[in-house]
Amino acid sequence: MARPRLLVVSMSLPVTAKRTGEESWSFTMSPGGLVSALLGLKEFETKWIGWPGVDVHDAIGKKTLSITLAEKGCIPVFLEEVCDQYYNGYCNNILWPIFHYLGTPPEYRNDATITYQSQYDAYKKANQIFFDVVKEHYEEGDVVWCHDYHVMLLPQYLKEYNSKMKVGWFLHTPFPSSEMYKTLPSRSDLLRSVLTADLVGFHTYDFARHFLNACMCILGVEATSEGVVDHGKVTRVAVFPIGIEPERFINTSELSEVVQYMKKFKNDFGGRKLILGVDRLDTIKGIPQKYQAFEKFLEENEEWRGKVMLLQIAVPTRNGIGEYQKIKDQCHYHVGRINGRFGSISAVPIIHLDCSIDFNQLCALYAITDVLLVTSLRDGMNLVSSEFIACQKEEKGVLILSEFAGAGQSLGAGALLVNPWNIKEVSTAIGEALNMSHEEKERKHKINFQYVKTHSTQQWADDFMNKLIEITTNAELRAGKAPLELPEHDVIQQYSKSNNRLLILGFYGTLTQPMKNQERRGDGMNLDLHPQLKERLKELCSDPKTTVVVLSRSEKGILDKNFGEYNMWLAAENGMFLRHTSGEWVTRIPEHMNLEWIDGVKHVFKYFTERTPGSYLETSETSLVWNYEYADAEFGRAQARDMLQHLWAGPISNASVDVVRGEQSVEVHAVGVTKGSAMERILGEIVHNKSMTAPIDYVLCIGCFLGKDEDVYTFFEPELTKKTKSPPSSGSDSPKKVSSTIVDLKGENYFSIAIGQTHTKARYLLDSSDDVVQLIHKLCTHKNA
Ligand SMILES: O=P(O)(O)OC[C@H]1O[C@H](O[C@H]2O[C@H](CO)[C@@H](O)[C@H](O)[C@H]2O)[C@H](O)[C@@H](O)[C@@H]1O
Ligand SMILES: O=c1ccn([C@@H]2O[C@H](COP(=O)(O)OP(=O)(O)O)[C@@H](O)[C@H]2O)c(=O)[nH]1
Repeated sequence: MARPRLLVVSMSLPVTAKRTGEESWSFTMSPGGLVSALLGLKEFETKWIGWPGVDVHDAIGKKTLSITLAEKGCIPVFLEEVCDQYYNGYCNNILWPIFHYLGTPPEYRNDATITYQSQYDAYKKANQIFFDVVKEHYEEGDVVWCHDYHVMLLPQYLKEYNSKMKVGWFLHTPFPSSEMYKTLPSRSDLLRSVLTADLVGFHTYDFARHFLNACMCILGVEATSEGVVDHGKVTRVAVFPIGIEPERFINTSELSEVVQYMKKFKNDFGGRKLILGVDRLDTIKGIPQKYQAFEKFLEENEEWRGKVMLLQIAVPTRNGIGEYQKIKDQCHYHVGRINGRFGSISAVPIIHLDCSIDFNQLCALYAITDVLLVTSLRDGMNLVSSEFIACQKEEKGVLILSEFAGAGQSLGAGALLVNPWNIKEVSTAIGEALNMSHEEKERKHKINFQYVKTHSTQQWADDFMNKLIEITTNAELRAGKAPLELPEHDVIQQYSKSNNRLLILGFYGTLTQPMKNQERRGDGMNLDLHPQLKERLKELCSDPKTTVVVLSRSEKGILDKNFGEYNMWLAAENGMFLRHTSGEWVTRIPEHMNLEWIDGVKHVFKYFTERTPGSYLETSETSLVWNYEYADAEFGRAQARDMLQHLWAGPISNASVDVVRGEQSVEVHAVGVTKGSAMERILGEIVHNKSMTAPIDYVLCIGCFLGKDEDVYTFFEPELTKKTKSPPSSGSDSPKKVSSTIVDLKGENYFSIAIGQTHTKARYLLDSSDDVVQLIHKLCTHKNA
């Protein structure tokens, strides 16, 4: 299959431009891992859209720069006057520190001229400018891949413009815990926009989990293992750990020029062991902590003084931000102090360089390094670690890696993991690395080398793109099957023609009155049958050709109260309990289902119910629901957010449960309790009980279900269902073949209907339970027409 063209959008282009004349430009490679990684995308036809690293105000400059960049496959975005408040302000002085757990820097908290709002306005404007450029260059079928925190509003702008655009968003930094993220004033807007993308990617499971949690807590949407579900729309969230282009590093380190550099550097370093640091001079990289740990090491290991050195390449970055100037001063202070303390006339222990270095020299340094020291306080991934491993050949140096770098999860097995805040621990790790046996070094190197070689940037991009294409293609297929207006005439006609009908009806929202018609009761959900249904439902149930099942998450007592007098089947707690109204309840709870979590969850739910006026608790044997639809909406949402934190930290931390965030509810139930999964058992029971001989030749399934319960619609879907279903017989867990065909459904005698959902697996839609009332009336009236 032909690969679509890829439009990569990131704040920075891979090259930074410098004007050398009115119409001429020179370029250097932009710093940082995002650029290094994306340069490895060789297998896609790619156009890269981003800021060229320079302000250009005149038309001639813009034109000549655009032409020159076009030769490199790049399209410039001119940010002009918004650039400072956008890039230095909102992106790097607000989002960056929050995403890396540093909080917002103090000077911006009180500055009257540069406010949070002015910076957010600049952010919105800049995202709009990015959007304009994408719009201008977009061709149908292109995939737009948005990168990083600089363009979080872009997915929404793109989708609003053209909902068919294939849009992915990947975050290169950590996504922080929701406790940190929720301090951001524009937290909801950014999340909502990101959720309009088709696929959202992170480096690690932790970051993805934090994101899902933030969406649940802040937006009140449902999070599943697939992603985020909001009103039936699913945004896929997945983990794609980035890699490097290993061959580029392996091959470069074999070049004769690089081998010459290696010899030269070794000679320059006078036989001392080399500890290397390569970082942008960023507040998150923990360079001052690195120096303090090295100082401690020298302090405590006199025998190593003069025999080991630390070379730190501190690549300049974000010079327009005060915090970055401060960190530079801090580093210089430590270097001066430590060199003064432990240096000699012939050598100093630390060489700190405020510059970037040539790629060949970098590879030569990686190759001769004894210990790579990465002390990031937080880091999305940290590609330097992988680059070092790829270049190591003879020396088999040791990687000391911060546990707060994303790379810790991928390379931890072959590294010494440290907490960079613990100066003593890092100092001890330095000693361990320097004294490590050759065999141990070799063993560790082998593990990591294998990983780095097999997890390339190309693989990373392929994985992301394949997933995005798969998701968007499936969405297109589904769009062809978007739920339709109900063909009422067919529903009634097929009903009257059929001889063995099965009607599966939800309760809440399906057979109860619509919310808008109800009085706010204050004491909980109005779980009463719609008054206009009472007589007609009786009529429907008394028809021998019709079997009616009410399938609800409500508990037995509520179903008994409302439906005890009808001739029908009741499936309580999502099918965990089943009863024909003429008989007793039978439990369908699987024997080994663990329900030990119930009491702990109930305790937390009660606590919040008492403190949230208008909220109430629905308890049953296999699930608990806390509902706040009658509470103050804002407060209810905030309480739900806190409640989830309590639940995850305590009663459900190790339990096999699903947590479902409804629109105004939180439900906890045992894993796998869905209406669809219960259907097979229910069907088995009905068939057995009725001694059914003729196949079911009509199914009408109507519900106002949570996303996870929509599997009930696909259970009967004729295209998915084999003609002969073999439900288990009553009282037995093992499937038993029944001789006759149980269901005989084709497209025309199967009707699945969702109420009030826009994204659903059901075939048809109805607005509210008032429509259900009308429909049931008509079925009764025309049943023999
Ligand atoms: O463009 P700058 O403002 O100079 O910053 C450079 C890049 O820094 C960040 O890089 C991140 O991406 C790496 C690759 O995924 C990852 O390994 C690293 O941990 C991150 O810090 C930033 O996210 C990029 O947008 C910047 O271009
Ligand atoms: O003088 C240099 C030295 C290193 N790097 C590159 O900068 C990237 C740093 O990426 P990393 O993921 O470690 O951190 P980031 O800077 O993206 O936060 C690596 O690819 C390095 O090779 C660079 O651009 N200039």
